[in-house]
Amino acid sequence: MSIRVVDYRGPNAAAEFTESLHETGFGVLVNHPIAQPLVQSIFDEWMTFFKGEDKFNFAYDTEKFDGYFSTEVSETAKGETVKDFKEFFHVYPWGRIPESLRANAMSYYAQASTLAAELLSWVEQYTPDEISQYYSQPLSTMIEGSAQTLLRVLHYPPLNGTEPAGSVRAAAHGDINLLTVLPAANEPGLQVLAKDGSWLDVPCDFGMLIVNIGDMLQEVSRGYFPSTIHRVINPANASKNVSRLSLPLFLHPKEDVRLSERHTAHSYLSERLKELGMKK
Ligand SMILES: O=C(O)CCC(=O)C(=O)O
Ligand SMILES: [Fe+2]
Repeated sequence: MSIRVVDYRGPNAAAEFTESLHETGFGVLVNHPIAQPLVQSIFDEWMTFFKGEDKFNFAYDTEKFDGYFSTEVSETAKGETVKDFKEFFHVYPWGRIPESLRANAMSYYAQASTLAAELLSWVEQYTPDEISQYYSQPLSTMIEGSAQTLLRVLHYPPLNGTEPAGSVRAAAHGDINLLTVLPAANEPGLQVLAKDGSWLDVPCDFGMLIVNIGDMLQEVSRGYFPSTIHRVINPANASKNVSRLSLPLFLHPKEDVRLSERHTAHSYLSERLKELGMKK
C-alpha cells in the first residue's frame, strides 16, 4: 500500500482521488487551487506568534474551544496516557485570534473550505449507490456554513530534552470530523497506518495537499471510507531542533446533520469529546 498522488487537474482526478480515499483513507493532491504563498505566509507569521508571549493572552475557552492550547494543556490521543508534544491554536470565524493574523487565516479557511466542498462532491459522485443511499443529504452541503469547521494551527517545538519522557509529536489517532484538508507541513513526520500494520510516510513535498477521512465520514458511509489512524513521529537526530508547523482544516458538518440512525453530528462530537475528557 502507498498513498497515491493525484493531479487535481488531471482527466480522472475525481475517480482516482475517491478511490485513494476508499483504499487508504488518505489522498494527496498536486496542482490544487490553494495558494502556496498564502500557506507560506501563514507558517511564517504563526512561527513568530508561537515564539512570542502574546499567545498566553489567548488561552483557550473551556466551553467553546477557540484560542491557544499550550504544550502543558495539549491533547492526549484516545487510549494514550502521555500528552502529545505540541502547542496549537484553534481558529473559528467567530472565535478569538490576534488581529494581525486574522486576514490570512480566514482567507485560507475560505479557500480550503471551498476546495473541501468540491472534493466532497467528487466523493459523492464516485460513491457506490448501495452506500450513497445512506447519505442523509449531499456530502458537500453537510459542511456548508458550519460553525464547527475548525482551522488548527499547530506548532511542534524542537525537541531539546525537556519534553516529557515517551511523548511524541502526535500519537496515533483518527480525526473526529468529516474530512481533513492539510497542506504539506514544513517538515516531514506524518505517517499513516497501513492494513498490514506497518507505518507509511505520507507524501509531503512542498505544495502537496493532504486530505483524509474522519470518523464522521466513516460513520456516514458505513465504513466504505475509512478513518485511517495516523501519527506524527519525532524527527531523527539531524533535524531534531527544527520546529514543525502544520495547518489542518477540520471540516465539520452542521450540528443537526444526520450521520446515521445513531448519530447527528452534534451527538457524535459530544460523545467523542467526552471520551477525550474534553467535555463533561
Ligand atoms: O501535523 C500533522 O501533519 C497532522 C496533525 C493531525 O493529524 C491532527 O492534528 O489531527
Ligand atoms: Fe489527525
